Amino acid sequence: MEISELSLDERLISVLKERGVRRLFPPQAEAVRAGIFEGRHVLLCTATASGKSLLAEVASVKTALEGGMALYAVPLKALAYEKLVHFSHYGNLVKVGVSTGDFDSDDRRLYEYDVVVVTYEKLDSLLRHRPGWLSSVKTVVIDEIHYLGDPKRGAVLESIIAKIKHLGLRAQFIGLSATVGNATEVADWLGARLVVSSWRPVPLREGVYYGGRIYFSDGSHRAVSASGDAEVALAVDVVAEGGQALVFTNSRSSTARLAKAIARAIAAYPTKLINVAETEALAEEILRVSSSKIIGRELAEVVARGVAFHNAGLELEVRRLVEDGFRRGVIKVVVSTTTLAAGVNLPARRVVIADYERFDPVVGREEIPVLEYKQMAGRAGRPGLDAVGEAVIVARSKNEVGYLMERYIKGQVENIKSHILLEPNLRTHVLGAVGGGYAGSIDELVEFFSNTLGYFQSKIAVKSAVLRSKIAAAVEKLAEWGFLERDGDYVYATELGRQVARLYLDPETAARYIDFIKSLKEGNTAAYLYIVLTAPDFPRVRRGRVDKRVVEEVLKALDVEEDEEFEDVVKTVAMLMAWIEEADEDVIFEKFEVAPGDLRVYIDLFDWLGNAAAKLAGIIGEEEHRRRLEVVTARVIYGVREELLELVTTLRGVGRVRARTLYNFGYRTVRDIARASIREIASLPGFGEKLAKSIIEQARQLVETS
Ligand SMILES: Nc1ncnc2c1ncn2[C@@H]1O[C@H](COP(=O)(O)OP(=O)(O)OP(=O)(O)O)[C@@H](O)[C@H]1O
Repeated sequence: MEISELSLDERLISVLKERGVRRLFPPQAEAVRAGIFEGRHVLLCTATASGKSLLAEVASVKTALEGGMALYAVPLKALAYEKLVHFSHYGNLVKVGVSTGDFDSDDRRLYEYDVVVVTYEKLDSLLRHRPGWLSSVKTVVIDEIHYLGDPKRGAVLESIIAKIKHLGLRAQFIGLSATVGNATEVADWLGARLVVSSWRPVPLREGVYYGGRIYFSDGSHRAVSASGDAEVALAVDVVAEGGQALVFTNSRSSTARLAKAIARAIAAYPTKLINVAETEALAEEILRVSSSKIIGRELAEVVARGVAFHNAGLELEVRRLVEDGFRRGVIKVVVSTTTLAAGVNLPARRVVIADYERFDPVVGREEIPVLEYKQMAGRAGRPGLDAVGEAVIVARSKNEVGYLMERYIKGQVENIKSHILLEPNLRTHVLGAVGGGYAGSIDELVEFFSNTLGYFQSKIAVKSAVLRSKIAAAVEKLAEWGFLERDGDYVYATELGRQVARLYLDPETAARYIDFIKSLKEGNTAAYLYIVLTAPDFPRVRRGRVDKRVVEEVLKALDVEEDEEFEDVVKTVAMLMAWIEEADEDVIFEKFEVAPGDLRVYIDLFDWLGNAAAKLAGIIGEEEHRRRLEVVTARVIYGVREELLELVTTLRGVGRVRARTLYNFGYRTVRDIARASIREIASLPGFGEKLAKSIIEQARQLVETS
């Protein structure tokens, strides 16, 4: 199907042509026939890089050009910003905004945008606030909708869909999914037309590697000429042929270890495989940007030889440099953890799956699901560069070859299973439904939840009765915590309950926060950190010994049992204490094994949960605790002592390091800076004339308007 045949606005067609899109890919043409441009609900279950996102973008822009609003939901904040970049191709045609944080807001200003990119949680939160502009929404795209099977986030997606159905919005759903076992069931539940296809822009060959050979599923095999460990040989072999490799492994430490081994092999290869001038320039750039010099040096060393590792410990800016370097062909091999398979769009000629098992702290060793294997394998083959993509799993013994072939290459992708009717998900979403005004009685709650996939999948004969009793139990627990009140069959949210729903808190976490705040004898920084960190959302620091001083401080303020959980939380408190006492990122990495990328996760979560705890303190009348929780939260966000808050929160271009320099040189307030000369500030370490000028201008403006 030619682009020009589509009944789309001319301006949209010319943008597509400019982007090099002339004909639709076969699955895209099928989606058009299914009515994706006529406002129909469509579930697209097609291969990686088959053009799902492009189609959903076009449908969103089309809606906008027709005067409606489109919401585009993605699973991660970082992806939301990436999406924004994609939408920038449509230039002046539409106004596109991103909304990912601050759950306690109905974001009225979003009305100004034609397309709003949101995270799942933000979208659910917006639906709880029910801003007036919701009625203008005509298209809702849910990217990576297979997250429906995720134990926690799946329930968020179900709840979003149940709310949209309940509101009776005349909005079209577009679900974009990786291949899943029960796509038909999911499409039936959504009431959507299903487009399933395994078509790929670059054909894929899948195989298992053992003893120097790749055994492909079509019965053919090929010898791998390079030597060394399996992953090293597979990577070097493809680079020597002018291709690139993406190696997936199961732990952060093995990403670095394997990257080093591959870098050594590339350097020792008889012919030159990389452009040293380019790799060294990129290595320098990485070293400059990296806030941990330890990690920066380790990465730069391999990048200089055309190899990189990529994992959640790297900060976003560094990850982007690696991804960009790989796309440009400067980096030949990236070794990544499996957790990044879904988020990173980095195609390579050969994808190597080094481990099909991983370690889970709860269940121990486990095999990765087929879905995850398929997502990694799907990255093989760069459109325009490779004639064929290859996905290779590494077998550790001869016996494994057949097993891996059956289990993964020929295996069925798992079904998506709902988790919304399980505690604590049900409690969270019952409160969300009542607090957001979607249900006011047990009957209405039953009706609301009968729109979920969980209900759709439960056994027909008993389902209503079972659902009712589960809901009643959830309501009872929420009433015990003071978030709901029951009057016969009617259910009301208390003021506190409404706030908990609006703050997007798990009710159990909120109840715990409230208990802690009420029982606080006298607040101190360690105790406030402890309270906020008890939320199960935070990863735990497990490294090192428990800091006695921190324990004393916490126990001075709170009555808590010193069990294993306590120890883990206290270690995490000690890590954040170091951060807000202005310890260097490298010190935090060495002492707690928390890398800059991990630190960012803590900071983002604290921004939400610390502020939420402060608001709860305010609602229950604990003003002093509210104020101090706010201060602690701001300190975590900026990584500073309290005395620097004025500078870091008001001046653009001033982070924790520069603020400390200014302070130590006697510029302690915005007023001090407003009085300074450009020359004085420019001469401080880490400042230049341009920055000094900007800071002084900002400071003067602030003083004038205060
Ligand atoms: N019809 C087309 N003609 C040419 N290029 C296209 C076409 N459709 C999409 N593309 C390009 O192909 C690439 C992959 O498309 P897209 O990201 O939409 O795929 P996807 O199925 O969403 O992939 P993923 O599963 O990784 O999210 C993009 O660079 C996109 O611009």
